[in-house]
Amino acid sequence: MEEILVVNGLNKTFKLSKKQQKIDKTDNPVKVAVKDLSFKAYKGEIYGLLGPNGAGKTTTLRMISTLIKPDSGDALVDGVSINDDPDLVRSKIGFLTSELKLEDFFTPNYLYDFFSNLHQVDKEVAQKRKEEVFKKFGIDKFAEVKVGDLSTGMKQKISLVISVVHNPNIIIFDEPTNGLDIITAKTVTDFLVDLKNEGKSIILSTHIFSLVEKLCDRVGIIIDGKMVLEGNFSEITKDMTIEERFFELYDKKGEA
Ligand SMILES: Nc1ncnc2c1ncn2[C@@H]1O[C@H](COP(=O)(O)OP(=O)(O)OP(=O)(O)O)[C@@H](O)[C@H]1O
Repeated sequence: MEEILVVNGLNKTFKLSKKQQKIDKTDNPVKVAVKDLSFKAYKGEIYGLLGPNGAGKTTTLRMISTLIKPDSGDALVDGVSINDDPDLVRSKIGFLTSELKLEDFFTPNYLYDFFSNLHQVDKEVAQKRKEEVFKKFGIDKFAEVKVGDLSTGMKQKISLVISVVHNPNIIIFDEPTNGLDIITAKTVTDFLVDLKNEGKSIILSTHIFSLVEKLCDRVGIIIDGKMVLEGNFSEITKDMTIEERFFELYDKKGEA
């Protein structure tokens, strides 16, 4: 199996403002979000980063995507270090979160072209891809309608196709179905499976057990910024469900 992502001892601590300390009900001026985190994901697989709210999933994915810098540690994305060549890493990955907001004023057509341009995709290639994916997702009928006038489902479809305008080999999804209705959530999971079938590698963060069960080949369980268990889904769930395994680990943390 070929490694597509190798995460090696990532650390990230945030300084908390007085206001944040009050919200978090803590006197501690720093928050360790990710602690010495390592894992590997392989080509053509869906890797699930499973953990509760605040576990450090988003921080981890943002470091891998080069949106924020780690305090220490490194990750190799398709062999390229996030520290040494963040630009090249960015060209290799697509990033999608359910929080991605499209500007209401623009049309799908404009947005697709804008992001293709940003990623320096050849114009003819971009046009051909746009026609294909717009047709596939039924965006073609709304290509010239302002995003603000479209349904939530259609907006999500547009976000999905835009996240992969540059045809990346590795796609990172941060809680992709959070806050979505069941129909739109299915559009997202179908999209994930489609990408996998095309041979793409996917890293997915979630706190939803059924999503991991349905989609993931490998799983990393992350609690309080630390990787507490990692492996093939079938190995991890040999004698219990993923939910049972998670709570077994979570309850142990309480005893520690
Ligand atoms: N910019 C920041 N400044 C201060 N604290 C932060 C910042 N970003 C994240 N944190 C804190 O770091 C911890 C990990 O957050 P993170 O968003 O990575 O967790 P998560 O597993 O993605 O959870 P969620 O699903 O709630 O986003 C949390 O306690 C969070 O409050």
